Amino acid sequence: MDFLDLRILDIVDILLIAALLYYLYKLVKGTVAVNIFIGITIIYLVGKLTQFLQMEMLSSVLGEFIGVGMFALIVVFQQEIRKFLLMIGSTNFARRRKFLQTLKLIKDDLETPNDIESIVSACENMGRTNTGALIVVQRNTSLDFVKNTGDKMKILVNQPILESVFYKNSILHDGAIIIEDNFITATRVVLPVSNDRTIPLRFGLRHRAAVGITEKTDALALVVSEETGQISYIKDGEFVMYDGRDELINKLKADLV
Ligand SMILES: Nc1ncnc2c1ncn2[C@@H]1O[C@H](COP(=O)(O)OP(=O)(O)OP(=O)(O)O)[C@@H](O)[C@H]1O
Repeated sequence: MDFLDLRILDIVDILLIAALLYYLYKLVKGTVAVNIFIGITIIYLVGKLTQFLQMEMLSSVLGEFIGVGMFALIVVFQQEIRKFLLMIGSTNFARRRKFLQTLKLIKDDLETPNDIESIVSACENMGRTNTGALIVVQRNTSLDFVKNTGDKMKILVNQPILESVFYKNSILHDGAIIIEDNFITATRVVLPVSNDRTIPLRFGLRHRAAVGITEKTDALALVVSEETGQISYIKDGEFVMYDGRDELINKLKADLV
C-alpha cells in the first residue's frame, strides 16, 4: 500500500505547507486580497476546463493570461508579499535565545518578565479617566519595523510611567507604545491599520491599529478606549474576551510564557 508509505519528511512537508497557508491566510484575512485570490483561482480553473473541452480560442486567451499571471500576482500582492517576507525575516533573535535558554543550552538570566499587574492597573486607571492608550507587547516577532516610526527609548515599565506617557497633555501620548521584556522601547509608534471589514464600526483607528499589528505579528495589544474607558485585549487580530481583571491578567500571563 503505497499511500501508507509516509516518511517523516512527508509529515514535515505537510506541516510546512499548513504553516505557509496559515500565514498567507493571516495576511489576506479580511482584505480585498481574498477576493482577488478567488478571482485568480476561478480564471485558472476555467482555463483548465477550456483546455479539457478543447475550446481552442478561449483556452489560448486564458492561457496567455495565466502565462503572465505570475507577474500579475507579484504586482497585485506586492503589499502582502512584503509583509510576509517581513514576518519571516523579523523573528527576534532575543527570543531564539530564550528558546535555547529553556532548553538549557545557554545560561542567561538577563531577561525580565513583563510586569503584567502594573500594565493592567495602569490600563484600569486610564479607563477610569477616559484616557486613550495603545500598548503593544512584543513576543517572538521583532517589532523593529514599526519602532522606527516612533521614538526609541528604554524605560522600565511601571504603572505611573505608563499613565504619564498616555496622559492627554503629554507629548508622548499619541500613537502606540512598544513593550519588550518589561521595558518601554518605543513611544508614538504608528502601527499598520487593519483592513478587516468585520471590525464593528464603533471601533476607530486605535482599535484597528491594534488589530493590524496583531494580524501581522504575534504581538499582543491592549487598548484603552478614550470614549468608553473600556480595555480591549487583542491577539492574532481578534478581540479576546475576558471577565474581570484577574482573568485578563491570567490570559496575558499565559500568552507571555
Ligand atoms: N495607525 C496608528 N498607530 C498607532 N496609533 C494610532 C493609529 N491610528 C490612530 N492611532 C491613535 O488613536 C487615536 C485616535 O483614535 P480613534 O478615536 O480613531 O480610535 P478609537 O478606536 O475610536 O479609540 P477611542 O475609543 O479611544 O476613541 C489617535 O489619536 C492615535 O493616538
